[in-house]
Amino acid sequence: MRPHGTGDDPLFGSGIRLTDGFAQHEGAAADLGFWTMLRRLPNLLRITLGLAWAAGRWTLPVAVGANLVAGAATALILVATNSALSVLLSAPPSKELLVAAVPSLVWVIAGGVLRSVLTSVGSAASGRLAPRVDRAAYVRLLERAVAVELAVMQDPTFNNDLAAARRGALAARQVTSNAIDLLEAIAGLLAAGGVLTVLHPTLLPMLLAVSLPSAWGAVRTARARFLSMKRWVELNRQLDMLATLLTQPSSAEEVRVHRTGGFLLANYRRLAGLAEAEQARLADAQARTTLFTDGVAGLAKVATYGVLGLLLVSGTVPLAVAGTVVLAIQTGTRHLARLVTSVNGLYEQGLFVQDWQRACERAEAEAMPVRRRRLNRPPAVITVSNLSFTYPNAKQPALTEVDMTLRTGEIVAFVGANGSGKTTLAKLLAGLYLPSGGVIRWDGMPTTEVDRQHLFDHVALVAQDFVQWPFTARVNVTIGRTTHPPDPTRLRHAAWFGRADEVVARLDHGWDTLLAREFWGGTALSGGQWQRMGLARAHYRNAPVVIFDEPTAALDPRAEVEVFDRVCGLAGAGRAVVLVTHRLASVRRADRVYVLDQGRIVEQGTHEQLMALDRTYAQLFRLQAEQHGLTR
Ligand SMILES: Nc1ncnc2c1ncn2[C@@H]1O[C@H](COP(=O)(O)OP(=O)(O)OP(=O)(O)O)[C@@H](O)[C@H]1O
Repeated sequence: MRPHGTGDDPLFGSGIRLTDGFAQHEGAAADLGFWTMLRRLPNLLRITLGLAWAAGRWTLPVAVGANLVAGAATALILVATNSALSVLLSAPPSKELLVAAVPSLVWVIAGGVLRSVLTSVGSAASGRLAPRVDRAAYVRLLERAVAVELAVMQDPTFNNDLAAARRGALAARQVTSNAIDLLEAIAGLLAAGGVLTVLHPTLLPMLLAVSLPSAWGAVRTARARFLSMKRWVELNRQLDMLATLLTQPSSAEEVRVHRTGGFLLANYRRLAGLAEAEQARLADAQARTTLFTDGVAGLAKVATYGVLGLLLVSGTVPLAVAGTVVLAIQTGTRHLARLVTSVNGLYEQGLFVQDWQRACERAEAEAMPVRRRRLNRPPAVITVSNLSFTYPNAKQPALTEVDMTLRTGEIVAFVGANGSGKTTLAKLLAGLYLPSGGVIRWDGMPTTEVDRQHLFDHVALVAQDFVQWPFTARVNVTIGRTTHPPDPTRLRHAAWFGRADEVVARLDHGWDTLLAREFWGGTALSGGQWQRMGLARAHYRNAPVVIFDEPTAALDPRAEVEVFDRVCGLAGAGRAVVLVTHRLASVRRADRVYVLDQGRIVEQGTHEQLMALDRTYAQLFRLQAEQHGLTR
């Protein structure tokens, strides 16, 4: 991404960034050229027709075949028309003349019927194919996106790429139908051009002269539109985000009570104004191009009919032939216009499909690598040695020289000020990020060498911002382990663990209640109720390493005490438990407490050892104890 900040934006800080997707790729400028695109056309067609074949099998050959034969029917109509006109204009009108022309007229009608039927078959097949290609392209993108490294998912350039690729996935269907249209246009054009060449070759270049200016204009406009869309992709994402914030239920309360709506709307209008100015600029440019190309095409048309008139007057071309020539020129220009539109569509939509392809390729390149090494049993010990980690694009490391150990049957707690690195360390333990320096070993095996999917299989995580899935209560818990069919016994235990059973008992439809207020029949849960569902989900996952990041922040005191008891019970049941929390009262039972400060471990030991040390932990503990009226 190349920022061309248009100055600091009052809402988005560093300014509305115009992005230039091409700057990331080699041969950036050349990518946009029409001829470059034309050269790439075979590859592009291979990709999209490959998608179409995979998505629709026989639908594609049917669509292509129908259009090709329709082209042949056009030639038949022209030849038969010429033959009918030759008969009809060979002498003064008479009944005999009409009878003599009947066979040719029958061919004209038969050709017309054939063409109509085939065109309908072709368009039905294309109509069927389009949504399948859509799905195939979109699913391919999503498949790759879910496997991408978490760090890359948070990269703004990748997010821009994904936004462009979603547009590109939709363009794949256009490319497919443009390709089929192109075939039909070529077939029709060959028919008209062939007939015209046979009748009078001078008229063939004229046919091209009438259509080429609009071809040039269409390509020019498409290119400008595409460039603009690419450069303003981030602005469009920001506009979408503002619209979502204004309309989604989760921000509706603050939007009202803080009267944020007006503020957001004003900013939406301001940013939409920028987008509109860009649209107006594009529309003006397009109008100028169209005016110019229409003028040139008009002159070419005048010249064409002028030449035809001269040929007619000079007797070079008989009247019957002139009639067919007019028909052939009309058919030819219609097909040429269609050819131009489809090539232009292929060019414009092809640029978007390239985005889709590039994003798929980038997602594939940035995917979590598949490793051979697997964990054949739950880890007995996880060791972290000299670990450092810096988030992509961050200047300061989030973790520096961290050493720690986690064993099965142990509870390890991370405490420390906001931003000290607790969550980051927990995520590295879970394998969500890989170390920038140092190593994390599971039973001696570095996490960088273990297959990540396999590693995730051994981890359950209750993140601070765990997902509130807009699905039923049952799915919200069983989604913790989707590789097996839902297990009612396990669900019951999990609900007990997180005290979600009490929540579900009060729902209208029990486990089948939809937990999304914005859908019909859906209901809303309180923050604490959601937290219970999240805890139940982690328990349902039944993993040997369980990470709780602020698991009880929203729970009432009684639920909090009970849940902590159950969390401690997990360690007793042979699991390794990581607890990230600010509730120091609840870490007293931890086997080891690690105190973090600015990404470093500054103290470690049991509660008693740290109290005896009388440093940060002891001070924080006493502070909280005073607050809560605890004495020890
Ligand atoms: N996705 C991210 N990208 C860039 N920086 C991040 C990201 N997540 C966290 N950070 C930064 O890393 C540092 C450590 O954050 P972390 O979330 O680990 O702190 P924490 O100790 O868990 O804080 P809290 O108690 O507030 O939850 C902070 O400076 C934070 O700004």
